[in-house]
Amino acid sequence: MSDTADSTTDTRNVIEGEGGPENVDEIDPDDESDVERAARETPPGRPLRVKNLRKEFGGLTAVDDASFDVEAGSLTGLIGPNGAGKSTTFNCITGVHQPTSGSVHLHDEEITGLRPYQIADRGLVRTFQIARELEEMTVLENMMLAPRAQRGESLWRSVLPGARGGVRDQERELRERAWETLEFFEIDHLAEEYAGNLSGGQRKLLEMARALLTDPEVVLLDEPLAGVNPTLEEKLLDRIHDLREEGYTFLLVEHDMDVIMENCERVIVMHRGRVLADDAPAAIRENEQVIDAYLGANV
Ligand SMILES: Nc1ncnc2c1ncn2[C@@H]1O[C@H](COP(=O)(O)OP(=O)(O)OP(=O)(O)O)[C@@H](O)[C@H]1O
Repeated sequence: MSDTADSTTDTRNVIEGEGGPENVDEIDPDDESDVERAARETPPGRPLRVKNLRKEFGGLTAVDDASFDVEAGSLTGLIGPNGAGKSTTFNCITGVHQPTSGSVHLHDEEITGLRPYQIADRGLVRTFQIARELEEMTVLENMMLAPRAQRGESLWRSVLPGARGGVRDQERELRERAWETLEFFEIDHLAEEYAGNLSGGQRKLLEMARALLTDPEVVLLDEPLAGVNPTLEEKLLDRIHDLREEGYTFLLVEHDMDVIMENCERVIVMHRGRVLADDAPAAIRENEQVIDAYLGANV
């Protein structure tokens, strides 16, 4: 987990008085500067905020004034019929597309218009399908390629005199973390296997392991369960819940409605580029506009 998320919990405990006596004692109520400082450092609890997002492709408006936010440590679903604008929204959030207008914030920082690697450096990533070129590399090699910022740094360091040891250390650390992450997703036994030989479900696990290797705070999952058999599906969902309990935040696009309704505490529904509803699963199930949107669409 990132340092940010760790400090999130600590600071929130201080503010709400839920932390240990040590934390509470740290604030002197008569000392306004202490209280103010704690309040300023307290994240709003919603690390990702999308505001009035719009994306046009020529004459087509794929995302139309969409606004929503995602709560820290949550698993939030983003659903909608085919062509509703979910993937385009993901692409705008992660810097793959430049939005036509609107903004995306990660905590207090506006990340609209940044490149995907810059956004990943700040702690927000999405899963990417394993590209064809990467299929000819082993699972472990795929993992070693994942954290771009660290690799860039190690390349830079390698040109500095006397820095060779540092590079080796960094590479060893990266390799260890790669192994740990593969173990966490229970695909470490496939480390030397070519990615192209993995089953659909194993690929999904690798995609997620790659994303997690960058130590993100917010993870966008685009149909992580597509083509995954029920056993692996359960494993993947368990892993997501484990990570969530550690404070990771997930936004999930998934076509399987049962998965969304059973696993997400909140569901955002898009239709024709707009946010049609944003509510708890039970309320979404009953929402007539949502029912109409799905009935009238080829889901
Ligand atoms: N690069 C692009 N160029 C032109 N039109 C695009 C592009 N990407 C998406 N679109 C269009 O934008 C609209 C929204 O597409 P998007 O892929 O975001 O929907 P989606 O909700 O993810 O759909 P699905 O569930 O089918 O994946 C669609 O009409 C689609 O054809």
